[in-house]
Amino acid sequence: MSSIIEVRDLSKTYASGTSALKGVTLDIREGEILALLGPNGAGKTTFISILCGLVTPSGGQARVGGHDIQREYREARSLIGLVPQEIALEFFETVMNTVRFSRGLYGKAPDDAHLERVLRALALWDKRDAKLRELSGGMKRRVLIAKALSHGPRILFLDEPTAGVDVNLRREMWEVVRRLKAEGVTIILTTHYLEEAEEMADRVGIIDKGRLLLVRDKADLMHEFGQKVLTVELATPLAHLPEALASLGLSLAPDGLTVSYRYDSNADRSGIARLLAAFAAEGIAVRDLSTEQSSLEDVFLRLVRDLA
Ligand SMILES: Nc1ncnc2c1ncn2[C@@H]1O[C@H](COP(=O)(O)OP(=O)(O)OP(=O)(O)O)[C@@H](O)[C@H]1O
Repeated sequence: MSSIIEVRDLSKTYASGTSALKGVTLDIREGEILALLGPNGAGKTTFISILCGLVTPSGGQARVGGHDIQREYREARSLIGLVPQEIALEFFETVMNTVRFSRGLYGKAPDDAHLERVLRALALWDKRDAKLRELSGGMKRRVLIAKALSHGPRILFLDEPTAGVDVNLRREMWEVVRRLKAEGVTIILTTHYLEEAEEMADRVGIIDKGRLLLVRDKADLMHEFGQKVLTVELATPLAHLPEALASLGLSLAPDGLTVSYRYDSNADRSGIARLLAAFAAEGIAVRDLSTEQSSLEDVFLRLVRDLA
């Protein structure tokens, strides 16, 4: 897959002296969904804002569709749609006029056929003549996306698209984003919700304190850093773990009935056979077994701890 965005050693120090971005290098592939994860103040919005031409970088280069974001600002910007964090809309305007106006801001000729396609894709066509103040929160968020798509960009940035929204609305947004990807739009989203990255992303980038700690295919990340937990449910409670079991790295829950064992899901030998043999040797009856793969959240917490 070719790169639609190439970022080299990008940095930003604000006038206040805050060093928000410290030499980020990254290639974003055409057609992918890249999720940028990171704690508050990590530099995610700064990164997006530079690529969208809203913040001037202090150092480094970035190209969007082959266009330098500073020297060829217009060409680069015309390929990008940005959905900002905050909902800032003209509440007395209609949906259709709002997206027409956005398209005009990009200096694009009117094209109501394109806007109709966008509004239909976002399930807003029926609401085209409604005033924005009459719309639900979810519809207003979709209007923000429609505005960002009004000029037909190939890349869409979504800054915290589901911050503070309820579960249903979050799922609705995910569906919208998936549909856009199916149409070939490259999507870069920032999020605090690991579940969101786990659900949506092809690749995950982790930013912390202005540095890109890693970028990896989500599946590889889960595979490489993921751990599994085996939970053994006992037939009768134990007051304490026999030494032979404790020395295998097991832990007993306070209820005395569940024992858990954490293991590397990629290791050649999981150690489970040895473990079960040890239970049998101690005469402990096992009632049930279950395993659980660690979530992206577990992986993220481990990485930020280990790499930071
Ligand atoms: N305009 C600005 N002037 C000075 N400092 C800024 C400015 N914008 C952001 N910063 C600082 O730069 C750092 C990175 O902020 P940024 O908003 O990029 O992080 P973020 O990862 O998007 O955080 P959040 O998840 O809270 O949105 C923070 O320390 C922030 O206070």
